[in-house]
Amino acid sequence: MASTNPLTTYQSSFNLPSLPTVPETDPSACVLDGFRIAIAQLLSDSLGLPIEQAYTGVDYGKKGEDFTVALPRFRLPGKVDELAKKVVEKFTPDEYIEAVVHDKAFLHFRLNTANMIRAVLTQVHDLTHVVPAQRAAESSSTSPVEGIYGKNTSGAGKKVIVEYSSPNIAKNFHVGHLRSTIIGAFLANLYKTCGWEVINMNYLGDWGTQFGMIASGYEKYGNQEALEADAIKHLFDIYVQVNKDAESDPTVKETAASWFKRMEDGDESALANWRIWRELSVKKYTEEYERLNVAFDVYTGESKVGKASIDTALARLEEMNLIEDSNGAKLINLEKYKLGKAVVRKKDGTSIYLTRDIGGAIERYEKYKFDKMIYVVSSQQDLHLSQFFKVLELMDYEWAQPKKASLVHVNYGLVQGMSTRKGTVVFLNQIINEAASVMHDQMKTNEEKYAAVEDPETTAREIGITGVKIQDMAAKRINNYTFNWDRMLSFEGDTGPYLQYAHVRLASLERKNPHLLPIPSPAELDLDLLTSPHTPNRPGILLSS
Ligand SMILES: NC(=[NH2+])NCCC[C@H](N)C(=O)O
Repeated sequence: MASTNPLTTYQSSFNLPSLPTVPETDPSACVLDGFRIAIAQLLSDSLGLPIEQAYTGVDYGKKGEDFTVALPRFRLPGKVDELAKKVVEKFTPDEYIEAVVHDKAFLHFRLNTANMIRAVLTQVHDLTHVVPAQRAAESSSTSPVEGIYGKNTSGAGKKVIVEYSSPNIAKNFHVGHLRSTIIGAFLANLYKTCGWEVINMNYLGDWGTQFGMIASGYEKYGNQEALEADAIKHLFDIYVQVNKDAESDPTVKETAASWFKRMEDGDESALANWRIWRELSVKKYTEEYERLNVAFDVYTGESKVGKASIDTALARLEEMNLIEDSNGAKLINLEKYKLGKAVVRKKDGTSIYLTRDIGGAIERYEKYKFDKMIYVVSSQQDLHLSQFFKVLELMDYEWAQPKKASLVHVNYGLVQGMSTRKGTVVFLNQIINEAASVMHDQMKTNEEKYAAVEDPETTAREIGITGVKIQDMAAKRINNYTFNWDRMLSFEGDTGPYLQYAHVRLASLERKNPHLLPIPSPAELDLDLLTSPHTPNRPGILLSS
């Protein structure tokens, strides 16, 4: 596709007519960008729209349509039917678009499929083989140059922090944290592939009154051995136990509060145990994340937010007259912005979640000078995130102004119904183990195939985890969805096992057909075979599978 492109500076060897340039698009890295531009150009010519505006109106189509345009969104004068007529009359089939169909307020576009297939295959081939080979030849180093298909450099020189997962030590790891982990890791990968420098950050709930509770409970129920064996579980058990005690004994909460106060004041004797708990929990988490193929660059947490930056932030808010006193506690009034009033400091002087987030964001900016920071947190915390973004904005930080769009909350709906056969899910490893065992049972139902699997445990775990991830991603991010273990077992439709199955099949085709590899350039392939009806064992294709 002939168009100057800012990202890959690559010229496809399969040329389609040249197109106007549209900002933020790159046909040389994404073939469909080019087809969308071709549609936009038609709209622009027939309706007199600027090409950029026309482009934003070209959406992916549903139910067999390649692209769809909803005409009313352009807010043009005149009836929709007349507008549609203008477009249809101007249209002649070309190398990009084969047909346009008018249906009420919509125009549906069908692409020239043969050209689209050839353009995609050429791009895959060029960016995987040709371009890397050219680059290797140009460079003085002997190390191989990686393929660049599916990658781009739009984020070069930019830095993004993706904060995700962020469970609370000593409390349960709920499915919301799992969703954050899945979405966050996905985003981090995506940004990386687009050339951004990515910092994977886990902001642990490692501070707060619950640690006062555990500290007091630990004296009674703590056990070194159990702690070392599984810190996450042991601390959780203690937390549950002290909370029970607190129901009948009011002094428990008081003792806990004074413990936490000592921790906040930096009393080393109150902090010693907490340090060990945190370290052992992080170690355990790291292992579990590894099973999900997730790794964090930074384990920070609420405890790491400096007292000084919290104090400075509060002082600044006072100066700006945003703070109100309420029985000794400090409130920030955001009613003007329909965000209510929020406590920023408790009566006893201890900080809280919101204040730590405010201080934390300021520290992160100072340390990393990020271009973007994404918080992947459940929609249950929408208000919290809006409040703290608003406070940062009011504090006049350049980087926190909405027009900069550098602070982003990626929220998501609740997951319902994810329990294991033994009961409710409390820990991440329960989810992983359940996924593995559900899959393992399924695999065993076919004795012959099961016997052929080299390492059934690992295989079951890998497929099981993919099953969980894909089911999570199949649901619309913002909607609540009900998790269903059975759906995960299906090898049909958009499921994790299907994805793994497809990959295994392709890998096997590759393995068994070395004589066909590397696949020749698409110019040498008979691509008509892809659009003709399926004919099994068609002579001429020597594929063993
Ligand atoms: N910066 C943040 N507030 N991140 C989200 C933290 C989530 C929190 N630990 C929770 O489990 O609810």
